[in-house]
Amino acid sequence: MSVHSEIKKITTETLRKMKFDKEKITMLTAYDFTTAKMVDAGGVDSILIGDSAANVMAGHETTLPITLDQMIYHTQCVVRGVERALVVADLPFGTYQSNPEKALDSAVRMMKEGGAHAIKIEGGKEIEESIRKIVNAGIPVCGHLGLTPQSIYQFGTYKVRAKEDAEAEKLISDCKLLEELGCFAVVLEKIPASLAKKASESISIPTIGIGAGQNCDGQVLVYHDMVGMNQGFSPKFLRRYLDLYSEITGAVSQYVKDVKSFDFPNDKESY
Ligand SMILES: Nc1nc(=O)c2c([nH]1)NC[C@@H]1CN(c3ccc(C(=O)N[C@@H](CCC(=O)O)C(=O)O)cc3)CN21
Ligand SMILES: CC(C)C(=O)C(=O)O
Ligand SMILES: [Mg+2]
Repeated sequence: MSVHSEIKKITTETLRKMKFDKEKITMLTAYDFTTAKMVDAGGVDSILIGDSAANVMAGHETTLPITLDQMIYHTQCVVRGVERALVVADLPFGTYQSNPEKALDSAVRMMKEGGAHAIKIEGGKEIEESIRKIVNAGIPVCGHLGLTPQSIYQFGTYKVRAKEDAEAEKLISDCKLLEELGCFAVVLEKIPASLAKKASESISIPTIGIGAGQNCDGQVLVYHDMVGMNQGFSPKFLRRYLDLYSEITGAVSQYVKDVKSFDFPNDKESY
């Protein structure tokens, strides 16, 4: 059961209104049914099936290797656990950049087979036609600008983006373009807080920040990072709410001890 006695489903229109009302938007990732249920019950407004599943679920170095079929599978699992939140799914690398027809096919598969409520894609001007095509098909699109991890081999590092004027100006014009194209929101990843503030004030669709400061209209984090399961990952922007890595390894080692010492199972735990 959700914490909300009467469940009102969040839509892209709800998010738009939240920006208007200056109510912050919250988003977390989930890649599976059980996690999605807990994240939804905790009351987030939106759940993202991030292509960070490539890192967190599959152990890859980058987000590039994950396939559309794998993202669809994660999305199907998440959708079954969600009652309230808006479910947004990343289109993975290589499934929308090449041409608008392919982009639409990928987005349609994500909606039809995955059951997502919306899709997210990385980039601005470069993928204008793909965004137009997907939006025109009636599919809600979330943009993603700044540190776009699918371009990591072009960037070379995960450092803050758009510190230089040229990149900052392009980011603002891309934000305006995404709004014009009909995107319902835009994720801003690892950019200066002052630039994210300017971007948020330049457009009427919500900005959702990760490493982009206070003044975005919402915030997003990777669930595994914020519950402290991802021990090696400590960027400055991350706030850890739990230390689940220690909790879980502690529980596992206690279980090992209990079995080895003939403590588990005891009579009450046997038939
Ligand atoms: N688990 C996880 N969490 C994320 O937030 C995340 C992913 N995976 N995968 C996809 C992208 C990649 N993102 C990243 C990846 C690396 C850094 C990072 O290492 N930052 C460090 C070092 C940057 C550097 O100076 O090279 C930092 O201190 O911020 C930040 C965000 C955010 N996304
Ligand atoms: C970090 C968020 C915004 C993302 O794109 C992902 O988890 O893949
Ligand atoms: Mg992503």
